[in-house]
Amino acid sequence: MSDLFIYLASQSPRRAQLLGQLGVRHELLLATPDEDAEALEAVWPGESPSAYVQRVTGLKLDAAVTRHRRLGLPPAPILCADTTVAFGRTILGKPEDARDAERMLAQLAGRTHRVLTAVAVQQGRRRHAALSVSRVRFAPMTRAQIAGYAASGEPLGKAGAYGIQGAAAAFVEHISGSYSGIMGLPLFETATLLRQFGLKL
Ligand SMILES: Cc1cn([C@H]2C[C@H](O)[C@@H](COP(=O)(O)OP(=O)(O)OP(=O)(O)O)O2)c(=O)[nH]c1=O
Repeated sequence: MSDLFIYLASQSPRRAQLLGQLGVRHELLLATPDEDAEALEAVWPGESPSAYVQRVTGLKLDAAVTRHRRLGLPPAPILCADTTVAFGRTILGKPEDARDAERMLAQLAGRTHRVLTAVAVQQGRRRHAALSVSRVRFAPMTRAQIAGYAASGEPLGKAGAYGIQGAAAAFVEHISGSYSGIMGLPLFETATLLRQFGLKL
């Protein structure tokens, strides 16, 4: 535990919860409505998932650093992250609706995919970043199971249309990598980065 606090520039409740697990005090530094999150998350043609997730995290952090400066807030490290689900070079983003979630879940069922989470921290001019890559194997799912989970609403707002921390856990046969990274904030990498900014963890 440290007396220092950080800014968490994320609207994801999972990230706030995971950061709390480390005992890190944080304040949210949220985007203003004029910041176009969808434009920020557009994939460039031919871009690999690892290049994509790191680039988007960097852009989120650029925006957060500008916001912090504009608001004249006290200095502290600012943390951003981004999570992407990938099959080879194909990126699965957040589903648009339940039908889109069914399409993604049908792709995941019975196969292994990767979950990439990039995390980056900046204070002043110093920036450090890390990438966590995990593998997740889904059990085969029946059409009824896919439709049922898609209709539950849980897939919305989540990369790859599932939350390992939720009911989808019933279909996760095997993981290798970082459970917290799959949820949205890899805690080992995050603690390592925060120590570089003087937090005693
Ligand atoms: C694969 C997977 C993703 N997710 C979530 C984590 C992220 O919140 C989300 C991916 O979206 P992100 O774009 O990474 O994050 P966000 O839009 O929720 O928040 P912000 O950009 O403000 O930081 O998917 C889970 O909660 N569980 C999972 O198992």
